[in-house]
Amino acid sequence: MSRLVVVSNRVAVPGESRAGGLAVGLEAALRTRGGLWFGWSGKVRGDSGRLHEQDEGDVRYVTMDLDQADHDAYYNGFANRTLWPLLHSRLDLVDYARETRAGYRRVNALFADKLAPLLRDSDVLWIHDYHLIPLAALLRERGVGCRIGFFLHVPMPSADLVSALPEHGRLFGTLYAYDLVGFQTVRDADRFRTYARIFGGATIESDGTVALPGGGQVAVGAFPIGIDAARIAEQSAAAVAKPAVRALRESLSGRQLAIGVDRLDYSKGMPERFRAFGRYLERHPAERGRMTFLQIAPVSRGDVAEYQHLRDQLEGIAGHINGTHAEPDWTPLRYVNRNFAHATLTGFYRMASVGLVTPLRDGMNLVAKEYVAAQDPEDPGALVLSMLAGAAAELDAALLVNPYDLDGVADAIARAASMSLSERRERWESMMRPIRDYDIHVWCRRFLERLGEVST
Ligand SMILES: O=P(O)(O)OC[C@H]1O[C@H](O[C@H]2O[C@H](CO)[C@@H](O)[C@H](O)[C@H]2O)[C@H](O)[C@@H](O)[C@@H]1O
Ligand SMILES: O=c1ccn([C@@H]2O[C@H](COP(=O)(O)OP(=O)(O)O)[C@@H](O)[C@H]2O)c(=O)[nH]1
Repeated sequence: MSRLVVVSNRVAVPGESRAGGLAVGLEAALRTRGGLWFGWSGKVRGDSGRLHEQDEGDVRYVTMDLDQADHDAYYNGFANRTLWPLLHSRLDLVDYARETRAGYRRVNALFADKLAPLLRDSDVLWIHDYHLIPLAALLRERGVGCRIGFFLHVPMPSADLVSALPEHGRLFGTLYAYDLVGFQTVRDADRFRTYARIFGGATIESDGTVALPGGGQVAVGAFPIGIDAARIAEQSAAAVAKPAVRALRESLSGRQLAIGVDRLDYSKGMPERFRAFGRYLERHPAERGRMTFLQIAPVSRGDVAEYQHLRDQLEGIAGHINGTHAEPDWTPLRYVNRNFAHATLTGFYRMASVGLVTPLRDGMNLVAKEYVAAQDPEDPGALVLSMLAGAAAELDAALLVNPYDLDGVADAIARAASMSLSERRERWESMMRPIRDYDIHVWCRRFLERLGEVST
């Protein structure tokens, strides 16, 4: 079997447990298959390009430091202030500067310079996400000849939206350097084909391959990322004994728990969710005092202005909801800006009779799948899920909501809280089918099999 080389900005180096679905997913995939994982060290220090190596089991981690200027331009700048809002359909938040774009290109070139000498022609190279779109083209320029696949973890928006990015073709056109480009959903893959047709002059073959006017071709497919469902079920059953999980249960004094778990990111729709919870308390006064909503929201991309603004905003809304609705012995909304270990989270999920996953736009959203997989099969909770999350394509047995419709979300919370056991079981079984059948290992295998099949 060829060696697998995975490249992503975020690397889950042993001992690091920062929130984020990409790292959680790739960690599970690499643990099984082994290989090399290359990416940013997570450290901003010294000169860019200093490498660190570490082995754990069959995985070799090679990570690279970035200096402050590169980190600001590449990660805080073009990746997270230009591409992230663009790809999440937030044109109002896109901040475009030629300088950060040049920094993004410079860091991608540095990734290519450092990675190319580590590669063999027999390797299979799998590059991840919007931070590294031009990397294959840059590696090809450096003579790398192995198969290269790309997976976009975030949504692929419409061609019209992408075209708002100045010189979008110079960036998105580098996707044609890959042998296979994968997306979270069929609709994302279709939007990429449409983009390639309109702006790349491509034709689309019957199997969905993008055929370029110059004769090249790119295989395109939907590969919805999954979770390690079996492990999460095991962890959640065992987690009841964890002190943090027991403490949470005791603190509820018999009340129902609703849970939200999200990086502190505007794509996750937390202001709307908090307001919808407030609306639930207003529209369903008989329910007051019966449910506590716990929102876990570890700080993410904290150097970026829009994220700082969101934090201020959420503190205001949370204070308002509690100020309006709390009783001396009941705080309706608990808002916690801490990162929790994955295993502890599974215990929290299992305790919650309602899971609230209401992003305004999300590539997949692994929390939705984790919440379902962590439930007690005999007495599962109910999931309220945004129809604008990639996960909704598979989890259509959740209570699907439009996150902008606050009354709709409020009523869905009430419905989830009082759902009969038989309906909860039925919905849970339906949601577990794709979660079990397309788990993280299947995701990895399907992508790599397809990459192995494409003619290069
Ligand atoms: O690395 P960070 O800047 O701390 O951000 C964390 C990750 O956020 C995004 O995750 C996406 O990937 C998930 C798994 O496929 C998916 O479920 C979710 O919908 C996406 O938002 C980002 O795309 C990753 O690159 C980040 O590492
Ligand atoms: O305190 C936390 C909060 C979140 N997560 C994990 O971070 C991931 C978030 O992935 P998701 O796809 O939902 O969204 P992303 O953050 O990647 O946009 C999930 O595996 C969560 O279990 C975690 O380990 N600790």
